[in-house]
Amino acid sequence: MSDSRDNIYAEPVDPALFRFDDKVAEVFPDMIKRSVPGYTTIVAMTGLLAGRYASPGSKLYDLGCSLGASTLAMRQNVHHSDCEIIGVDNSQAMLERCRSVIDTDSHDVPVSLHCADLQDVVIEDASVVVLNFTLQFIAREERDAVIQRIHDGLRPGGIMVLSEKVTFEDPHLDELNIDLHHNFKRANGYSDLEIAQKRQALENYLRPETLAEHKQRIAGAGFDSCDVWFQCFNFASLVALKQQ
Ligand SMILES: C[S@@+](CC[C@H](N)C(=O)[O-])C[C@H]1O[C@@H](n2cnc3c(N)ncnc32)[C@H](O)[C@@H]1O
Ligand SMILES: O=C(O)C(=O)C[C@]1(C(=O)O)C=C[C@@H](O)C=C1
Repeated sequence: MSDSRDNIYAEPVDPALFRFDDKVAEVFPDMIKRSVPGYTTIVAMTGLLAGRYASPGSKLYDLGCSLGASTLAMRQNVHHSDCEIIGVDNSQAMLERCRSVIDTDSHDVPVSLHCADLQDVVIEDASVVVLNFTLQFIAREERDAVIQRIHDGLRPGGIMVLSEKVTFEDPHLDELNIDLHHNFKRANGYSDLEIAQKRQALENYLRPETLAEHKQRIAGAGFDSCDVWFQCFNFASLVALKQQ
């Protein structure tokens, strides 16, 4: 996997909209590790959750798979070789690199990669569906339908893992967590200019919601149980269960 350093916003740039293009794909492992507190833990625990919930002969989906970090974590932890892991991403730049990452991994479980909008992908006979930092980029009015299709495509006993940047109803807590996130980025070597320019570029693309909004949508889709299993500042991961 590429370990190029993310310098995309180091110099003044046009406040262009953030895109998962070639430039971002090139530096993505460094960018996401230095930008998302808890990312490494979330990916590793996604693998453990997948290992626990994968049922024989089922499908596991990684929606918005980028370079395949969560796909690989699942593959390393699933021990039914008749399962299939399906990675989906609508960025050609990401998916091409993801393919070469998966090709160099020698675990057994078959992986198929699809360059597609996750909203067009049929979800069926699934035991695990992962959305790690992806739903936040889908238009809000389309999120209910995405979560509903995931619920309906899961086998009873299956799980969804949903990791997101979140916002807080309480304005003081919102400000505090945004500030702490920026401190985290600064501690990881990003300058104030990089932080400000990236924030502006993400403004109308990454639209976070509160944990209450996520939980309400998940319950509304019919999931029986749901809660946060990890949170650091304004980044959280939820697990949702569909009962047997
Ligand atoms: C922050 S990255 C996800 C990181 C990845 N899940 C991981 O754990 O390393 C978000 C990804 O979602 C993809 N994406 C955004 N909207 C999408 C959509 N509608 N359909 C499929 N992929 C999408 C982007 O191309 C990008 O690669
Ligand atoms: O919120 C930010 O500042 C981020 O950089 C977060 C985030 C994300 O959550 O996906 C945004 C874009 C990149 O994919 C990496 C990280």
